[in-house]
Amino acid sequence: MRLLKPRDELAQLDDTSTDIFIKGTAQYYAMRPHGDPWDKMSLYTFAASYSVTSTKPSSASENVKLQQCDKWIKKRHNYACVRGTRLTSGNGDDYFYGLLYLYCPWRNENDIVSDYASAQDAFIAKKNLFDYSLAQHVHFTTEIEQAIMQVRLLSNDLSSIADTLAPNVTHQQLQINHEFDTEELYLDPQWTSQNAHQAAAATAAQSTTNNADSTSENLTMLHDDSLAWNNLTRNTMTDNAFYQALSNMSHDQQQIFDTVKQHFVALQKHEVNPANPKPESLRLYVTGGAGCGKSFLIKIINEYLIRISNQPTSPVVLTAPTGVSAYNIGGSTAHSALSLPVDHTRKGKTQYLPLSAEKLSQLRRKFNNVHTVIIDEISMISNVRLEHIHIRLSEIKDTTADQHSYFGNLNIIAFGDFYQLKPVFGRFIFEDPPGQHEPLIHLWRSFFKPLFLTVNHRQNGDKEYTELLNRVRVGLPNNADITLLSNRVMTKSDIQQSPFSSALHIFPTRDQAAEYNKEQLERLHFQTNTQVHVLTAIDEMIDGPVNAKDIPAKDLISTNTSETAGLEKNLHLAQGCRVMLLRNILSEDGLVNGAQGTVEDFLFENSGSDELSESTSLNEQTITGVYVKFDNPKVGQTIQDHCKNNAILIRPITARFFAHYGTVFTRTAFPLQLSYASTVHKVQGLSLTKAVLDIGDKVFSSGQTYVALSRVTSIDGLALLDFKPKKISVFQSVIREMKRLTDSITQNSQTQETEDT
Ligand SMILES: Nc1ncnc2c1ncn2[C@@H]1O[C@H](COP(=O)(O)OP(=O)(O)OP(=O)(O)O)[C@@H](O)[C@H]1O
Repeated sequence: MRLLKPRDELAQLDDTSTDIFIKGTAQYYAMRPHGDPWDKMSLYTFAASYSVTSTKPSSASENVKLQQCDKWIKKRHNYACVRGTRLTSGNGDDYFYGLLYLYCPWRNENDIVSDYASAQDAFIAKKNLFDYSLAQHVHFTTEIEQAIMQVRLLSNDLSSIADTLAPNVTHQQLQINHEFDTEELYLDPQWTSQNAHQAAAATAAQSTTNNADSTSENLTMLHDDSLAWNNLTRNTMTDNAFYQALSNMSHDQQQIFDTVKQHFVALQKHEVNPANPKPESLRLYVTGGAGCGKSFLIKIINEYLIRISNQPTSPVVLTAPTGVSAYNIGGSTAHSALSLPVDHTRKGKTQYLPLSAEKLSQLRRKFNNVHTVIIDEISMISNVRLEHIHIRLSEIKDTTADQHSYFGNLNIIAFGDFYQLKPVFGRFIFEDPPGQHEPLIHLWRSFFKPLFLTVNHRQNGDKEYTELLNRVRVGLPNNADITLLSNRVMTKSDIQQSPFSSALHIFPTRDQAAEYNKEQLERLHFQTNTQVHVLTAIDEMIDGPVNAKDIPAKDLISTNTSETAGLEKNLHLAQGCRVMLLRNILSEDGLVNGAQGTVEDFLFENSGSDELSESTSLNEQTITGVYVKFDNPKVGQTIQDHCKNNAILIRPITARFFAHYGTVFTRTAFPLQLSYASTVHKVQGLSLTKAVLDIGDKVFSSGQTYVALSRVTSIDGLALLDFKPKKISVFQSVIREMKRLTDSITQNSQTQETEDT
């Protein structure tokens, strides 16, 4: 917008004159003198540092005259604040034009883009001309670098990202430099395994895969509904960590990354020029054996999509079937992210429940910027669950009426390995759904394109063990494999005397894990004489048939924590015992479901009417808080005030759950559980340096032995309490599905070849 000159000035102009506008800063900037520093000065610097005056300055040093005009340039005493319309990458080419206009020196506005097809092309070509004397303005450098990064992320030249992120460091140096601050997790196996161990230990005995996942609309944690959205934040990696991760991708990971990237490049081209075709939504299934870097790739893709989106919230929803696997990728469980119903039928036949109006509008707001849903550990997601995900996303994105739209038109990228665990309830995703749920189209078989990862990263230092695991995965171990594994069996007492005594113990069943946790607590008690406290939950019936009130609560409520929102009725804890957090208390501070630590102390306060437990009283006092020192010192840093020796005070929470005879209860309890042991189902997805496994008679499902064995990074980190070779097995349906997927790739490439010729 430009202002016309006043009427009397216009009247004095020649009839043919075009000099009808009042000159503004931009016009004066175009008339600045030539030479140093003016040639390389941007409009932004000019406007911030200089003013234009009609009075000739008295000092000779300030005597800088504009060209073709009787005005002088005067240096300001203080910088001026430059204001203008703020554009984002969502504004397409205007965004790049705005950056060029403000920060890249020009003489004639028509020249800003003239030689290039678009402002973005001009931006790429001119990036070295940007007025870097502006580096003192923090927002400037950040903004330009973000734009450069964005352009490069969308281009095919990943190596050029190195110049942006670390201009003085060569590619090779970056690869070997392990001293970057916060995000070592992609490079340092030691770090990764320790942290994974912390998460793994989160999975103590009492809970099933549902324990921390009980935040559906039906089974809602009353105190914090926002918890499922811990992934909707930005800045998950530092620039250096991101670049390191990109440059560390193996060839197969790179190819899959490129497939995803090409989609967004095509989309961007379409947005800049609608004549370019709009790519179809992504429906990918990324698969490969345990440890081939599926979760690693998820983190990179997630970060990439966040970086190219330029939106205030993440455009990606990261989900997984269990709390720990979700924690492992920094996401939330599929059913908490989408408010899906919990499977009370325990047969994978739950009916789909539409959302309440309030919940729907809440989820619509949260999904506003979301374009991609990533699901890890898809082998544990049932066919019915996939159908519910499709319906829920359609509901959220309001595409239900469109018969040709699936998953709300969002991109769905599934990661997993069908040779690992199957859904706890229900059938594999590739099997036909039960009759009443049968969709018109088979969601899995019709849409999902397989992409294969083949390079093992978890056991990459132990080739022999990697090959053994490859054979166990497909159910074909040889005699040498059986002998090697049999030699890892140790007695319980030998384990207690060895470095394995502190390693996570992994059992097939919850009862076994619970038993081991109990044993360890008793051991601690006898060795250190620490008192074991019983923290009893408060249960309250909030809904149900009138006559249910006469039935004692203990007859209505299951003792299985998977049916009580993961919370135990009687939690046994002692100073010094190992625990895991069961809820996301403060996600951005690392206080998340799965974080592991040690009980440092208890907080005793005067008991009131809401006392947590009569059995915790100590001189009329009750335990109202548990101080936990988390293994990761970064956990809970922002709430230091509540710390005692760096331990974080954990308070009880209240959760709602369904009980027998149609009753609904709330349970107020500490969101903690003992974590010396875990079940195999809870550790799928994790990497551990050391573990003690029971893969004996209690193994009850195909894939369990493989998942357990593939957690450790080498055979040296493996101790077995029991091993039964006959328990190494594979579902025939998985073999058939893998064949179908592999054949589909071959067929596609044959069709492609025919089309090319
Ligand atoms: N390209 C890579 N460079 C370095 N480390 C990697 C790479 N890819 C994966 N890793 C590391 O290898 C280990 C296993 O990777 P990850 O957990 O992603 O495998 P996964 O395929 O998801 O395994 P699972 O099937 O058991 O869930 C992790 O410690 C991860 O950080």
